[in-house]
This record gives sequence, structure tokens and C-alpha cells, in this order.
Amino acid sequence: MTVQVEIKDQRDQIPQPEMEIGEIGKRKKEMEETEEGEEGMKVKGEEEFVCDENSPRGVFEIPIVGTDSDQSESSSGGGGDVEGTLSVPEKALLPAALLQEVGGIPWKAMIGCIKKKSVWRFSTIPLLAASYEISRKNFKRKLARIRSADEGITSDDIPFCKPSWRNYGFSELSAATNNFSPENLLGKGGQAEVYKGCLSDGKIVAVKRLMKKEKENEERTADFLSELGIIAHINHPNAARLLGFGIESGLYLVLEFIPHGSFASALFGAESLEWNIRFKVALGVAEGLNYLHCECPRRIIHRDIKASNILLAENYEPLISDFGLAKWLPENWAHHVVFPIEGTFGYLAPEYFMHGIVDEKTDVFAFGVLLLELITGRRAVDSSRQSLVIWAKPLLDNNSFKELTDPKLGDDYDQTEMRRTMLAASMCINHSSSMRPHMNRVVQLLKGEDGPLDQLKHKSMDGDRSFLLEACDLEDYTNNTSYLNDLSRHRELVLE
Ligand SMILES: Nc1ncnc2c1ncn2[C@@H]1O[C@H](COP(=O)(O)OP(=O)(O)OP(=O)(O)O)[C@@H](O)[C@H]1O
Repeated sequence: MTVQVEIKDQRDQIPQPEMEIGEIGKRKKEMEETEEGEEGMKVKGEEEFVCDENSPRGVFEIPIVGTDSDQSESSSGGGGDVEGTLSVPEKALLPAALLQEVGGIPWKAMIGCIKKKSVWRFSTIPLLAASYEISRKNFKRKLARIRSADEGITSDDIPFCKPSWRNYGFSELSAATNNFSPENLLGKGGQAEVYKGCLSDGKIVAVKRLMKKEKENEERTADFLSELGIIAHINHPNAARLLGFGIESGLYLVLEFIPHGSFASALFGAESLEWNIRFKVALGVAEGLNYLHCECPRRIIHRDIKASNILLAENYEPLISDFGLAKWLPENWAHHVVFPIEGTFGYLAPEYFMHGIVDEKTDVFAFGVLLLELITGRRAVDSSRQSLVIWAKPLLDNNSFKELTDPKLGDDYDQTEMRRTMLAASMCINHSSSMRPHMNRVVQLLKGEDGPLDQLKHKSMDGDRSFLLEACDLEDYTNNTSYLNDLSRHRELVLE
């Protein structure tokens, strides 16, 4: 179940790490009271409204350097150079090649759409006449701040290599998917339908058609560019690969076809999924996330890690897919606050669903829930809407190894791997984001590079404030109230 909870943007109310939770709640309440009776966000005194468009998105980072001669077929107008649509500082952010028409793609029109969208969003704010100019100024100031935050990362720093992806015409995609026949439908999510296709050269692909009907055209375009911009510069064996895109008669991503479907269908299918595959998925996803967070040219937060967004390639190698919600963060941003809060109930970290705070630890939490799913064979949220985290936490605390383990596995699993996976899960789902480990530590733990398990335990019991001990601070869950309260508040919001 993908949820989208609209909360008003309170970027300037971003709770600072040192701020007490109570204080955050108080400020949030103040904001809510201020907004009562208003249709949207009220610009009050020094309060600034900043729309999400100025948050870093992958769109401006598309590493386009050349054109493929076979790409000229698809152009729906708006080509030409994009310089006219961009301010000088904006141009400075763009790779030079993006300032020209590339491959018949109307970048000018598309980027123009995003710029228009920002204005459109502002124009929905009450007190428009009085606040528009102030908001615009603030918006520009924020933009400048982002750029200075981004200093040190220029487009020159991003290694450009000639991309292999290309622009597919609608006729080509339609022919490949048998006119988007229901028989070719591989899966359907909240944002898109994905079809299996066979290109004229015989290559089997997955064609993702963006759907989100309730969104305005411009908003859909921005989402599409964001996903495209992010996925285009990801290059890791545990992340889905982009082959191309289409912008005629809709918005399409053309992806490598992944033969074994989603991990969710394998794990929750009729047959028991063997432990070797489960563990391979755990390790592969951990490595993929570590790449996104630390190793790829940009620091990327996926924001929607879940079993149905992990695809299984040949040999059941897991691939992280669906970058529809992903964001990149400048290096020197501790975190980012987003609205609306989007993601999947059951996988959302408390600080994210309560306050919209996004950073690497948002993904770490969701990864912990994924680990719990593969350990237990239970879903993040079951049919009676019970949270797996809340069910599993006391069992993890009490080392109830047997009760946690999926009964379908019987005794067919590696005990050490299972224990490491349980330890990793319990660390990742820590209520406090600062106590959750970074993904590189999780990789080490799963691989057994931190030493034998009994030594790790011994280290913790010695009072060594190692990351393990910190991460195993279970107080929030043993008292349970904090997370339960947050969760039930979140559930109310979702069901409202
Ligand atoms: N490259 C691919 N190869 C094979 N199947 C795929 C591929 N990409 C997606 N699918 C299938 O399509 C389903 C939906 O894809 P995806 O998660 O990208 O859509 P979405 O609308 O963005 O989903 P969500 O609701 O999670 O946002 C996946 O769960 C999977 O079953």
C-alpha cells in the first residue's frame, strides 16, 4: 500500500537535531493552529514558504553528452536550446550539453514545465498578492542557499560518459508491448504500469508508463524528469538499469527486463523461498543502498525501499528499482524535509512519517523492515494492519530466534547468517535515526567482516559504546509508547 500524506510544508520549521521532540510537536501545533481555516499555507510574518521544487532533484544532473543518430524520430516540439528558459545561476548548474537540444528531446519545454510548476505551486498559496513577491524572493534566496550548499560539486565534477540510453518513439514502444496489451503487464504500482516489451532488435525490455492521473501534467513531468535524472547516473550491479525513455504520447522509462519479478512475489508466494536467496537479497540490497548513499556521484536517498521494489535478476541477484520518490542531497545537508510524505506504510521511519525528515537513515529503517520480512516471511503490514516492526521488536529483544524465523524455512538456513541478519534488522529499525548504522556497517555486519557474532555480543556487554551497542538501544521500543503513538498517529493520517 503506497500512501501519500499531505502535510503543509514547514521547511523553516525543520526540527533541528538538538530540538526536543516535545518542542517539535509544539511548533508543529503552532503551525497547525496558524493554518486553521486556510486553504493552504499561510505566509506569516517572517515565515517563509518554500516549495519542494527547490529541493535537490536528479533532473538537473542528467549526464547527457551526445546524441544518438537514431533518436531523431521522436520530437514533440519545444526543442532548441534551453538557455532562454534558465537564469544565469541555473545555467551554471547544468551540464553544458543540456543547454542544447539533445537527441530531439525537448528539454527546453520539459525544464520550462518544471519552472512553470514552481510558479503554479506558489500561485495556489492564499494571500497571493501580498506574499507572492516575498515568496519569490525567499524562493530565490533558498535556491541560492542550495547552490552555495552545493558548492564544491559542479557539473564538471560529475564524470560524464557517453550514455547508452536513448529516446524511444511511441510507435516503437507500442509495437514492442503489443499496444500495451494487458497480457504484457508485468506489474502495476501507485505511479506506473510496467509492460514487458520486445524491441525490433529482439531485446526484451520493461516499459514503465507513468500514470499518476490525479497529478497535473507539469507535476508528472517533473516526477518523470526526477526519476530519469536519478536513474540515469546510477551504475551498480544491485540497481535497475535504464535503457532509455519515451516522451511521446505519455512518459515512459525503458528498463532492462528483470526475469524473476519482484522479491515480494518470490517471498510471499505459495512456495517457500530458500534462505540462500533471501540472504543474497539482504546483502545485495545493502550493497546497492551503500552505493546510493555513499559511492555514486550523488548522495541518493531512495525513500521507497520495500520488497516489491526489489527485482530479482538472473541468479536471483537483487536490483533496487523504482526511483520515483528518490531524492539527492548535497553533501553538507544533514537531512532534508519533504512534503508530501510519500512512501509505503509499514516501512516508514518514525522521523519521516511524523516530520518529513529524509536522509540515509530513512532508507536504513526501511531496509531493516525488509530484513524482518525475509527473516519472518511476514509482510511489513499484515492483513489486519499490524506492523511487523511492533510484532518483531520484543522478540528481537528477547533473542526469540525460533519464533522470529519463518516456519516455512524449517531448519534449512545458515544459523550464523540468520543471527547476523536479525542483529542487522534490530539495529536498522532503531527508533532513533542517529542510532541506526550506516549501510557500509550493515554490509560489514552481514558479511561477517566485524568478527564472529559472539565477539560482537561480548563487545557490547563489555560496555564498549561501539556502534553495535548504540544501535541496539532498544528503549524506545521496549517502552513501546513512543513508536506506537507515532505509528497510530500516522495510521490516522493515512486513513483520514
Ligand atoms: N525492469 C523490470 N522488469 C520486470 N518487472 C518490472 C520491472 N520494473 C518493474 N517491474 C514490475 O512492475 C511493478 C511496478 O513497478 P514500479 O514499482 O516501478 O511501479 P510504481 O508505480 O512506481 O510502484 P510504487 O507503487 O511502488 O510506486 C514491480 O513491482 C514489478 O513487479
